[in-house]
Amino acid sequence: MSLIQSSADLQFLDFIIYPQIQIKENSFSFIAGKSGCGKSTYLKILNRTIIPSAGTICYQGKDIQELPVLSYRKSVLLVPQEVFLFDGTIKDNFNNYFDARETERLTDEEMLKFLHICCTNFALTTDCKTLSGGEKQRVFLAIFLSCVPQVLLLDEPTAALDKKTSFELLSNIKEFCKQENITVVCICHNDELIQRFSDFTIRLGV
Ligand SMILES: Nc1ncnc2c1ncn2[C@@H]1O[C@H](COP(=O)(O)OP(=O)(O)OP(=O)(O)O)[C@@H](O)[C@H]1O
Repeated sequence: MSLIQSSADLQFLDFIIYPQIQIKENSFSFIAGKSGCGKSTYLKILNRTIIPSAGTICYQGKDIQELPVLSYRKSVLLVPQEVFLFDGTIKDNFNNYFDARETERLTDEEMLKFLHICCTNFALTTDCKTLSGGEKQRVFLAIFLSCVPQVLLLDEPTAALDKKTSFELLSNIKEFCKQENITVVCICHNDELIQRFSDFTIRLGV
């Protein structure tokens, strides 16, 4: 069954015209295409950060413009390439995000489980300022995954990773998301990873 159906054009970005796209519920879909073709922009459209100049995005059969924006954004989470972490430790960040969502904080053990799924085995007391860009993205991913959204939009989560860690990360995320019925849409430039993990592949700009 289709969870998301989209048709979108973007006039203000050199008129990007996206094809009609359907995202199946509980699937792990990849978005591929050459640099600059509009992949990140498409995830921002799905997350309602950008409103298309024409077309509609339907989520569970309803136009997303008509859904309450805050609850929609709680269900459809975007992990961008440039993530935001608060000043403080990894644990502070889990707590801050859970407080912002007004949900009960996780135990230390639960936080460590999600860090492990995301191939970041740092202590919870690690100061986020000391993390590299790729490490910050995986900590952010661990926090967002731990929110157990309905849809997780991932913008190049493996960009900063070596081959072995990329496979491990996508394998762990796919296993967890299948268990929890989370639909994933992931941007990736690596065909080997796409072949290994994709249920569906959407190629933009071809
Ligand atoms: N806020 C903006 N204002 C103007 N142009 C933008 C803006 N955001 C993106 N663009 C342009 O829109 C096009 C699509 O950008 P987007 O980031 O979606 O591409 P991408 O396919 O994700 O690229 P990459 O693979 O390099 O990350 C690019 O030409 C980019 O320069």
